Amino acid sequence: MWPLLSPLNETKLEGATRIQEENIAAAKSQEIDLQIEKDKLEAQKKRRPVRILLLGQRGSGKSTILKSLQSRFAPIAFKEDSFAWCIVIHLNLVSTVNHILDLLPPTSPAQPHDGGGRSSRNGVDPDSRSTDEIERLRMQLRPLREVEIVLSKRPTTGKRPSRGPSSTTLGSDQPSFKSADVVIRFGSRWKAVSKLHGTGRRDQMHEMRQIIAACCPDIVSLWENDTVQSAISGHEEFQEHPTTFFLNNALRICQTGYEPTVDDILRTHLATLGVEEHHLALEGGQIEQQNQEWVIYDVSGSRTQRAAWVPYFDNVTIIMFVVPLSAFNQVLDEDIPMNGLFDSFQLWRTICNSKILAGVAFIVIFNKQDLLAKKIEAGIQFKDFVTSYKDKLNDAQSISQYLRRKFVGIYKEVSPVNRPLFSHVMCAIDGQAASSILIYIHEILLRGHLEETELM
Ligand SMILES: Nc1nc2c(ncn2[C@@H]2O[C@H](COP(=O)(O)OP(=O)(O)OP(=O)(O)O)[C@@H](O)[C@H]2O)c(=O)[nH]1
Ligand SMILES: [Mg+2]
Repeated sequence: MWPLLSPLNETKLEGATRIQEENIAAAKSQEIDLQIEKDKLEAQKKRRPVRILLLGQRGSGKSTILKSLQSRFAPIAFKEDSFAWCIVIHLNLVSTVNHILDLLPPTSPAQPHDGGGRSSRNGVDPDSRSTDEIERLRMQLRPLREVEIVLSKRPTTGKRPSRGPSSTTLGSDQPSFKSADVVIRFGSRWKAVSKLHGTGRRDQMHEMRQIIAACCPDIVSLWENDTVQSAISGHEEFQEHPTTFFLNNALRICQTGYEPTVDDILRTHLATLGVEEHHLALEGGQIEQQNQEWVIYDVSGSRTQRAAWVPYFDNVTIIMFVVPLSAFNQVLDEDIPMNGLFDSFQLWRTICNSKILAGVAFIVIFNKQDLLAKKIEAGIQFKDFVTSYKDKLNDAQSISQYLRRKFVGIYKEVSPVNRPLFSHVMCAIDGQAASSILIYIHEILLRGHLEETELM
């Protein structure tokens, strides 16, 4: 019985002491009850991690968004993968250099100068001087062929990935630039494996770093060479290809003691194969982040691999659907001659239509905002590729708004049930981008799937 009855013959002092002890006991008991309740809630949270499925076409930025979330909300675990990312960054750099060399027309052996024709005042033909320089760079950079082979050996198979097919830009008959795609195997846990390979692999990587460092001045010379720049200037895709970032930063990246920054890691290009499961234990100090675990499924966006997504539709809480805003004037980076934006429309329609996904919430991420802005600034007309845009303003903001409306329109047209729907325009390589996504995730979890469609 609580509170206890007071003994009949207790003194005043005894009574006061007893009451004080009872109060302490009651407070203690309350504290224990609260702790039990808190533990229960935490255990519940732990039992039910938030399951997020990242969907979207190839190259839309799914893995980049995943990396951004990892770096923002699990920075300690993310840092532990630095070594593995460093290999990918060097591979991206080296394969781009090798690809540039492949793009350059073959040079014939230098001819003796006869002093006539197109020679300059000092008797040296400028064309032949630049040919000699290209030939010199080709020779000096030859070790990078081997480096590419060694770095691209997959930890699980030891096979070397082949270069992907070229993509083309609509309205241009130029084949666009495409460097080697580094493909990781389904469930390979390649980052962990690359660490486990031990000292042998590390020594080999150290040796590769030495070669890259030795080649650094020539990598820079190649990238700054006028002949090279004019040879690739017709390749529009080359201008926006993320690995050019590594060339622009070659001096820093080629140093033997180089440590990748978050910014560098977000620029890596590593095509996903199959479906990868990532567990993200939130490290943040905020109360809503404590003890929370997210399970994020990152998929390959390639058309041939989309059937592999279906088994993951069961049991997911949130689908993040990624639309690359810059894809409006591109065809898919695959064999199918399809406009990138129209592929996203089609894919979104199928997902919204799916009855298996009746219980999920959607976050539509309109990504690559920076590249859309760049294209518009360069004078490309959106309406030339999306005729329904007609005579609306040709600026990045109006186009993004238009596309948001389009995607919500498709959802409303085909969705069999109402589900929470949020949309967000962003640039995944911006390190802060992940913070805004967290707001939507919390909103969805708080609402517990309200039966109302909303557009934020
Ligand atoms: N400029 C720019 N580049 C981006 C952006 N988002 C992603 N990228 C780059 O685009 C490339 C492809 O991004 P990924 O995240 O690998 O694409 P993905 O959707 O995972 O592609 P798959 O795994 O092949 O399906 C990477 O090199 C990224 O750095 C962005 O907002 N702006
Ligand atoms: Mg990916």
